[in-house]
Amino acid sequence: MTALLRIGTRGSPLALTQANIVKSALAAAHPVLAAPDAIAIEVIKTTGDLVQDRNLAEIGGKGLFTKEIEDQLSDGRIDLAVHSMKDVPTVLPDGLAITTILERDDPRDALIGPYASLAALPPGAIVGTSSLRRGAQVLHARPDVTIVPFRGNVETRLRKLREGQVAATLLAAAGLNRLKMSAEAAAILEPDVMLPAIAQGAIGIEARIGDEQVAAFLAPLDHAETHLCVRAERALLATLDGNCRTPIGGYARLSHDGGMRQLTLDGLLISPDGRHGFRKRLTAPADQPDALGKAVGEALLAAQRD
Ligand SMILES: NCc1[nH]cc(CCC(=O)O)c1CC(=O)O
Repeated sequence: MTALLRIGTRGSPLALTQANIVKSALAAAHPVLAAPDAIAIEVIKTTGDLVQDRNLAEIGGKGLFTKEIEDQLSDGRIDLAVHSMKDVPTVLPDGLAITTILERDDPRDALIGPYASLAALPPGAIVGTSSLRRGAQVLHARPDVTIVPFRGNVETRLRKLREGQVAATLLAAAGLNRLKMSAEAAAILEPDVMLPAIAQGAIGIEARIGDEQVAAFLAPLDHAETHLCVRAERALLATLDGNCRTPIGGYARLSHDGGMRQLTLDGLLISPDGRHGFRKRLTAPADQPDALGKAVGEALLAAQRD
């Protein structure tokens, strides 16, 4: 039979795991999708997958991991796309939207290697990361270390670490958890030392605006609390995008203050050498994620100008 739903995804082990998480959730929510072959997973190569050798800084290369997938979604060759939300640009192609965000896994970064903290790294240690955000925050804590570019999927990076090319590296805890590799983490770094990337740990689903059948299938998968947090973080990113070329971090969480639900958003702008960092934390009612993200972004831009 032909599939009722076609899911588009990148082909990395992490991307495939995430697509299968969405497939299982859909099958659990809708008996019609539980039949074998009701859901097809289509692997799509993106520019980010093809260009493995160059250093793709986190702040550059917008849409590197999403464009080819979005083209197939717009064309109707797939019905939905599963993304790591931290790889999704703030501006989407006309006609497409992030309709659904799953419950967030651990948003923090993990330190990988034999050292259980940044403080425990040997003097002058070589740390591998191609993320300007991670590199800058490592240098902020440990100005003596050397940051070297480090790419490839999770398995490749772990192999390079075992071969001794670097003393340590950093990976998203969520990715390690999904790959059942959390035992590789020597430490999970708290947001006060390593503010996560915008939307780290959240899986998002992109669909065609107006595709009501797909929307109905996806509705039960949305996690409202995660969606609010990611929305605040992405509003922060949208405010800073284009206004600065500096590494960015952002992390929102929900809390209850009496009967009131509050969103607290931490934002970070930091120079790649780690020497000039600005942090801002603001709290707002939970129904104002966009205004909160914009306010934190504007406060960071003002601090950077002064
Ligand atoms: N840039 C690649 C990428 N995109 C999302 C994740 C982790 C999973 C997540 O954030 O949900 C990773 C790997 C990593 O940074 O370690």
